[in-house]
Amino acid sequence: EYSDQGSKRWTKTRCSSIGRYTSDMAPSTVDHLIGSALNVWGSASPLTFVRSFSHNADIMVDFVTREHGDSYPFDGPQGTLAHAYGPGTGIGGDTHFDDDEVWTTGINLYLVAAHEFGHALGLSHSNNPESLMYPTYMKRNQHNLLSREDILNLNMLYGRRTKI
Ligand SMILES: CC(C)C[C@H](CC(=O)NO)C(=O)N[C@H]1Cc2cn(c3ccccc23)CCCCCCNC1=O
Ligand SMILES: [Zn+2]
Repeated sequence: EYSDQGSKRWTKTRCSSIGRYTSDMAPSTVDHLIGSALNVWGSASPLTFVRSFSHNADIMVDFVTREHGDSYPFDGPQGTLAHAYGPGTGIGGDTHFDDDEVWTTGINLYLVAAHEFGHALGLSHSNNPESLMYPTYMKRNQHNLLSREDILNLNMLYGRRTKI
């Protein structure tokens, strides 16, 4: 469930599930990259993510092309790479990757997924190119993806990570 206290946010552990995969890389690689991209946000918040295999997980991940059952069809190669829905029931949190992209070292799945999961957690775009939530794909330092702004915005929604 998620708290609907004003800003949309998740209240506790969220589970993610991958439905359709891309043929560009091994499913285990996709699993690893998706898990790592979720942990980018988990490491800076009290949120933890559990892999689920049910079709009603909070964050459903799918690789799809063109018209795929929501009101935002993809546009073929290049152009828009992916999109995600903010916290909520049903399609809330779901994340779609355009499988007309070549998901290997070309368009980096880890970088794009980290951006999309920012939306899935309730963050919107930033006009600061340093921010992971900048709306245009850029090569980034994978070891330090979150800008100060990203962490501040995340902490506004979920509080700080409590030291264990
Ligand atoms: C941030 C990213 C991971 C997710 C965003 C979408 C998004 O915000 N999802 O949450 C994205 O795909 N942005 C486009 C924006 C964009 C750039 N161009 C476009 C040409 C046509 C349509 C869109 C674009 C110019 C040509 C380059 C096309 C390839 C790269 N595409 C982009 O950077
Ligand atoms: Zn975006």
